[in-house]
Amino acid sequence: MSTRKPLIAGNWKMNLNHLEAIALVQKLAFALPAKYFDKVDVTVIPPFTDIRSVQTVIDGDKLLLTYGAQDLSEHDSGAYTGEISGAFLAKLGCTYVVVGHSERRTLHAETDEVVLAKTKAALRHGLTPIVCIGEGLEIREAGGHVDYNIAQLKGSLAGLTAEEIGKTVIAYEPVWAIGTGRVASADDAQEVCAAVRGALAEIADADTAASVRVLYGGSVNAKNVGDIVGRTDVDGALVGGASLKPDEFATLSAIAAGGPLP
Ligand SMILES: O=C[C@H](O)COP(=O)(O)O
Repeated sequence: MSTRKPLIAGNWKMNLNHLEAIALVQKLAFALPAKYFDKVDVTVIPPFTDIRSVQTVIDGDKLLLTYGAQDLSEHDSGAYTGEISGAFLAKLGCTYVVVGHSERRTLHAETDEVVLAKTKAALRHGLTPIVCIGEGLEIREAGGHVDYNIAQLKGSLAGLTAEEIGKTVIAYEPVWAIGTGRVASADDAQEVCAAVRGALAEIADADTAASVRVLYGGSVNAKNVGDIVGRTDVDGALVGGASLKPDEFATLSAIAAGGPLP
């Protein structure tokens, strides 16, 4: 376990309407009492249309959960039909915003340049970008995964100051482990997360590298999270499928907090 406070982020992807979102947050709050939040930060990342409802429950019940968004526009306002500004997300009280998720890189052709522009937009509005990187199976099998991830990291943070990099979270999500049930081993996660930290020291500085949280994502569940977040350079998890099950998400958050089970 690292000295950085772990972060468990539940990316709901395109699941749950706003009524289902309210129910999930209420169940999660019941399953994960306040005492855990000293040792772990837990955030939910719903679809845009759920955020106001999630905010209402969290604020109304004074929950310690935070929430965020799955994407944002690189622009602040204007003629960008269908896009969502970071200013709007900040106004809604979002803490985090995911940028460069592999599903956006693949399905929406987001390049490192786009991811960088979105990271800058998040920072402009006081949001914490969760910057995602990750290799596909062919790259992993060819042994090029570390170089690939570091190139993606450097491209996605190019030109940012050390102070700006210090305000990010990095998520390593091997594409072959996302939604497949094929989780990377704790060694695999540690190898890339450690390399990410080394690269952060190079492009920012040692103090920044030591403070930035580097998450693992890809088929994380209550059974495997302990091993993964127990590694030195893995500071939490970006969780997809298991974040839709409030009891399991509460359990894995409690495990990341160091226990006991709720
Ligand atoms: O953002 C979350 C990741 O894509 C992981 O999804 P998963 O836990 O369903 O594999």
